[in-house]
Amino acid sequence: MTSLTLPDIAAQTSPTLQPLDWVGMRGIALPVQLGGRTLSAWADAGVSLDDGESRGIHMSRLYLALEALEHTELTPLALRQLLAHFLDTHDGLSSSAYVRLKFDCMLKRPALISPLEGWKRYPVILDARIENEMFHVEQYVEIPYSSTCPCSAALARQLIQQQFLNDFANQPADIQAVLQWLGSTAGIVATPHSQRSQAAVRVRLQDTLQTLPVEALIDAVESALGTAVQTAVKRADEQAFALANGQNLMFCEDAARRIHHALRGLAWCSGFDLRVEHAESLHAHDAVAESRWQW
Ligand SMILES: Nc1nc2c(ncn2[C@@H]2O[C@H](COP(=O)(O)OP(=O)(O)OP(=O)(O)O)[C@@H](O)[C@H]2O)c(=O)[nH]1
Repeated sequence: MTSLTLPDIAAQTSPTLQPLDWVGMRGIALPVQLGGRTLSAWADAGVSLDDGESRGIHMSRLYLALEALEHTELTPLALRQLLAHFLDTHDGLSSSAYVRLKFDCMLKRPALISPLEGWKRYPVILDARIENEMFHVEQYVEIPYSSTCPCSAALARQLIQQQFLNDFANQPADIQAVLQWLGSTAGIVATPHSQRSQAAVRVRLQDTLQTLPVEALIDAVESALGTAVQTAVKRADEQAFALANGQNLMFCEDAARRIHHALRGLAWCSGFDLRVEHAESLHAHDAVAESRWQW
């Protein structure tokens, strides 16, 4: 067999002297390790092409470097080492390196009262980059929750008061009669509207962090809101959920402020960009609020 030299187009000189900001691959299937579990991730990997004379980068070198994440726990340090490897294998071509990992974090969550539990799925995106020799890592999570409109609750209470006046106008309001009335449909003649809502939170992590605080971020947001959506639910859990909603009436502005204050209290968070969306049942459109800090 004749031995052939394979043409290497990437090594050719580019006909136009034009550096590029990002060159790489999107949507690479990659198993990653987080919290001792293997997760199915999608990776985007790229570098800058600073040398405008070079035709292309070396895609295979980025692809093969990603293999390191298959067997190592996903940490800020592991991401930093991966990006350093991207740059080492593109010496003279690139000064910036990027990786984005998308995966779902599955957490088993207990019921509010009964001894039951079930899984919740939280979409996560990790963005890490080395630019100007500085390493940055950001963690994005989507968190569903329930929100009950405080205005609607006040309007419903007013209607309940009016109904009470109508029903008890001609009789003394003895405690047994009132108790019975409260347990009837007349006692809740109007109900406030509530909706499934979503918080999308992107935090910049301190780059010295030893572990990725995915669960810690989710816990902080859910605890600030007080109305996380549930998994396995018996009637006792549903009643506790109704109480939690009644005690945490929220406009989208309230939800955004609650999360803002919770994130400000996280020592490992050096900046954030958050967005809440209430998929209104009053309207066919959503109510949305955003807040940022050091972003
Ligand atoms: N740069 C670049 N490569 C591409 C693109 N699409 C496909 N490839 C292919 O990606 C493959 C891997 O590129 P390299 O990493 O440079 O491969 P290689 O030259 O065999 O590897 P090295 O010896 O490490 O440079 C090549 O066969 C390219 O043709 C593209 O849009 N840009």
